[in-house]
Amino acid sequence: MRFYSTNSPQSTVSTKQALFQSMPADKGLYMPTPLPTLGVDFFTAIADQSLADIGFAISYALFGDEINKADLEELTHNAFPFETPVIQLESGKTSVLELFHGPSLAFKDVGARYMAALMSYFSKQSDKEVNILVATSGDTGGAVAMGFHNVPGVRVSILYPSGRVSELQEKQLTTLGGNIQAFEVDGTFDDCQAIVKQAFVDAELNAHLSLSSANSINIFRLIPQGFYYVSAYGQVQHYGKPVVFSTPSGNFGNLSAGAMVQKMGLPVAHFVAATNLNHVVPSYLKSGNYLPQASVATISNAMDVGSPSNFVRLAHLYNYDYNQFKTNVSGYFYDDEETRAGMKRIYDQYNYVSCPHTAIGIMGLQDYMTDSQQDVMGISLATAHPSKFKPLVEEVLGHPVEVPERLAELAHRSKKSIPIPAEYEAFKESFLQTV
Ligand SMILES: N[C@@H](CCOP(=O)(O)O)C(=O)O
Repeated sequence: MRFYSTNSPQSTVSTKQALFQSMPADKGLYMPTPLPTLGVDFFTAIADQSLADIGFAISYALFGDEINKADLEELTHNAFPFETPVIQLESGKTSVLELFHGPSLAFKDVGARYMAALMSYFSKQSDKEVNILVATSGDTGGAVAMGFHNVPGVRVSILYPSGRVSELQEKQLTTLGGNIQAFEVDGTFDDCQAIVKQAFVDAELNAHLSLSSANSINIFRLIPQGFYYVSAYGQVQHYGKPVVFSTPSGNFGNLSAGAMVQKMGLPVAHFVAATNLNHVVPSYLKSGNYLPQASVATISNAMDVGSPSNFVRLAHLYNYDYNQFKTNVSGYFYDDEETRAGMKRIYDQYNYVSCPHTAIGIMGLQDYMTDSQQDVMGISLATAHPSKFKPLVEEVLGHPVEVPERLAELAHRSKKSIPIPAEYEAFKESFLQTV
């Protein structure tokens, strides 16, 4: 398997280079080549296996010639000691794919843990420390902190927008210590992401440091996210209906992961891109004009992204063809008032407690079903455990939300962060003092 940059498809790099370099110097994003067509039969045969077995089968098809089979099997199983169950809200019609059963209680655990396992595998062949830089609007930071905590030879720096992540999300990324440090940026997620991207093309930094990303700009964060679409398909294939996924979207990595497995042969009938007031992709789907904006703060903060990194990957997968994009993806977005009303309605209708992002996914799915009038099996991705947004969920539903022990114990820990303005040079100076 080789990887090309979306900005220069003619030159390619190896798996190891794409994993560690994360972002090409030409500021494009890596894509696999050739993206194998594994076919419907391959996916239907593996889809009812465990997440780890699905992950191994796909990984082996992609990298079987580069990583020893037993090592690949071991690292995949170590990465996924949990499952991603589909829960039926309305049998055979509307369901949720719960992606929050990993350590940080968010879907990002899947990508972060697989990446950590792969990096540990390849790092054994080198003695240079890897510096991982991550920008987060809420969930990536916690998952990466937990996935890479105490991984030898790896140091993680997380940049997050001050005051724009939930209290428990902030605790997840600021309290572990050891090889994990947090930069609290006086700005938005887009500022954090821009700083990280600038660091990857800063010749001075890259001359003596080995920098990597654990954001979805790194293709190895996305490849494993495809595994749970396959698992979800396996859990509903007995209904014999076309499958539609609704994906709550911020940086659009999750949707790109789904589109990649669809292209490899997973029979997905359609995707719904569901988001909040940061609606640049739903607006593109309506008008054909892609116009990134400054991000707006909302109660579904993990989706507060005004310039989604992965739009270019989606455009690439759909051959830069607006009609192809629209045939495969419908967009819906909701403001905070609609999101609160949706969380309450979903609870009243299905007795299901959802975080604001998950509620937006379910609302997008319901609206798509009403608009399209198709008889499909709808699966909405439940991206985070509702207790990560405890005060909001309790206020909306009017009753207490139970917090899993592994999250509750974080509440007593003290936050440790390095405050910085939203300027690249300020970050660079501070960061260099820590390496
Ligand atoms: N929604 C994300 C923002 C970063 O997205 P990523 O998929 O590129 O890591 C978050 O929760 O941090």
